[in-house]
Amino acid sequence: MAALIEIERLTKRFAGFTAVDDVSFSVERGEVLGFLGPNGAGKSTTMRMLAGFMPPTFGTARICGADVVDQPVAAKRHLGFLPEGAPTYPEMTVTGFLAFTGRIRGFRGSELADRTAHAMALTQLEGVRLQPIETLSKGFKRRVGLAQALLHDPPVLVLDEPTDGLDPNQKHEVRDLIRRMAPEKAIVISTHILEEVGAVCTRAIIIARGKVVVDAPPSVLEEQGSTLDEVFRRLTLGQEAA
Ligand SMILES: Nc1ncnc2c1ncn2[C@@H]1O[C@H](COP(=O)(O)OP(=O)(O)OP(=O)(O)O)[C@@H](O)[C@H]1O
Repeated sequence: MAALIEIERLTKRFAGFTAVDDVSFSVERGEVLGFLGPNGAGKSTTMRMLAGFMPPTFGTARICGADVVDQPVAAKRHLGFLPEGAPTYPEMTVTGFLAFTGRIRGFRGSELADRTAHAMALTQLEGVRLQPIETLSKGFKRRVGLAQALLHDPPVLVLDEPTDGLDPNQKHEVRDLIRRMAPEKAIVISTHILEEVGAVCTRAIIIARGKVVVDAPPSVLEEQGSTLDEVFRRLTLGQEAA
């Protein structure tokens, strides 16, 4: 069976500057791929292209076999995407926003109510359900973003820094949630927290200057006595010097 995520030769140029350079990888069901790299390496740009939110200059991305450019609705049906930053529509309440995204996904009536309640329970948002998103703290805003990504229980999750801004307890909860969902899904998370990779990821890709410099399970990267931190510094500082 084909991988749930297939990226081939994905490239993005901005006015002569290449932010993502010929990136290819695929992710199978059951894999949690940690997407690592220094600031500006091209992680968010890759994730935005994979999620169909930014057209590539070159190359293709497919989600459950659907090309994100040619078959955007089919691709998005199978995708939950947590972008960087806070959810849009800051004036909506948490429950209003989640019901709105659920309706866009085609849910109505009791199914919409059940899915909204379940997404809030998974991300522990019940206590702020009637609060406008703009009045929430950074960590709660991230959790609203995560809740909308999970609402339709998609087989593919693309999560841009899912634990950014969360307190240690919430980081723990979200990592636990990712681990619980992992067997049924293909998940890509970007993170700057290297311990997170060991905690939840079955595989790690490090990119630097838009190029993949390593693609291996964390345990393999940590062989020969190197910590992931040392591997990251060696590979990415080497790239910067080049
Ligand atoms: N819309 C845009 N126009 C021009 N340049 C852009 C645009 N979006 C991103 N870039 C540039 O592309 C490069 C990659 O950015 P990107 O946000 O993908 O990096 P990142 O790896 O996610 O970084 P960080 O870890 O800081 O979030 C950066 O140099 C950034 O300035």
